[in-house]
Amino acid sequence: MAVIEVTDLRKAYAGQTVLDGVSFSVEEGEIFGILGPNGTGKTTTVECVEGLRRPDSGTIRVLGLDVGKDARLVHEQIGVQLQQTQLPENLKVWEALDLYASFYARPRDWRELLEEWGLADKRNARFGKLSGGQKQRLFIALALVGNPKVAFLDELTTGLDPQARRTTWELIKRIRANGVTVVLVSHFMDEVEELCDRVAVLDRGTVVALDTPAGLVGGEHQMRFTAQADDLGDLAGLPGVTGVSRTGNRVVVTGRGDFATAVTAHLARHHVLVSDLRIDKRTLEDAFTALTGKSF
Ligand SMILES: Nc1ncnc2c1ncn2[C@@H]1O[C@H](COP(=O)(O)OP(=O)(O)OP(=O)(O)O)[C@@H](O)[C@H]1O
Repeated sequence: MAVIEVTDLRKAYAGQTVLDGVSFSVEEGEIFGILGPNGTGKTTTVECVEGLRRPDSGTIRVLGLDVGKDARLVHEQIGVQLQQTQLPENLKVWEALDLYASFYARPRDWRELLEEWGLADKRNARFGKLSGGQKQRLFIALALVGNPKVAFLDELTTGLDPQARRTTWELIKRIRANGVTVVLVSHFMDEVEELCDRVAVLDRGTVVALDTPAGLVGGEHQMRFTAQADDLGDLAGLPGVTGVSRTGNRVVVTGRGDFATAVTAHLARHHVLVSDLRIDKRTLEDAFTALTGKSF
């Protein structure tokens, strides 16, 4: 079942188009990623879905409700991660949770959340005194205090060290394991690859690709080597090979599946000596660059 259905979302700021027909749907229980270069409309998209901004046109349904018409009912059932700057430095951890719990009709017991997210001993600490990782855990706890069916996490691990990022990834997996659908806006390829079931790649206000991380990467890889022979035989005709190019002695063969084994066996049969052999696997970053013309 789709918990979010976005159809042909359009929005302009002062005549400048930011969203130019964005459509996607998110299935129940998924971790759904939204990936894209800076300023491409990720936050605008997510905030329209959350009902915090109004699109110029298009429809958004969350849990079967029209966000434009039933914003209140939608807010009751979603959890939105706050940005750093939205909490006063001197607010205590328990006060923040108590305050946010009061916004919801059926909140979770925030004392449980403190335990679950490893903040029990920070209960009386002021927000400004928490470490980066502790702040992130508090943001997650605040996003979950309303007992939501869908949680929106925007750039959750920006600014964290590698260890804290990995810990946060485990926490995000735990949110999903508890039955909450997660929409994750991220800049990090490794994060998206590790966590997301499907990813929408946004570029200049449209979805340029929507697939699993493995599907986006595609099955195509490159084999590079130096060949000391003019005639390499029919490499292009081998199973799995999709392209062959040669510059002097340097040869690049592109292919899918186990094409490298076929190429190596073929070269051995033709007594071609090769050196400097390398096989490059395409990464999500390569796929992203190919789709958007931009690198991270
Ligand atoms: N309230 C606003 N008024 C005018 N322009 C805005 C407003 N909010 C966003 N923009 C512009 O719309 C474009 C998309 O912004 P948005 O924050 O949605 O992108 P993003 O993909 O989330 O970017 P980033 O990755 O940098 O956070 C940007 O050019 C931004 O400057």
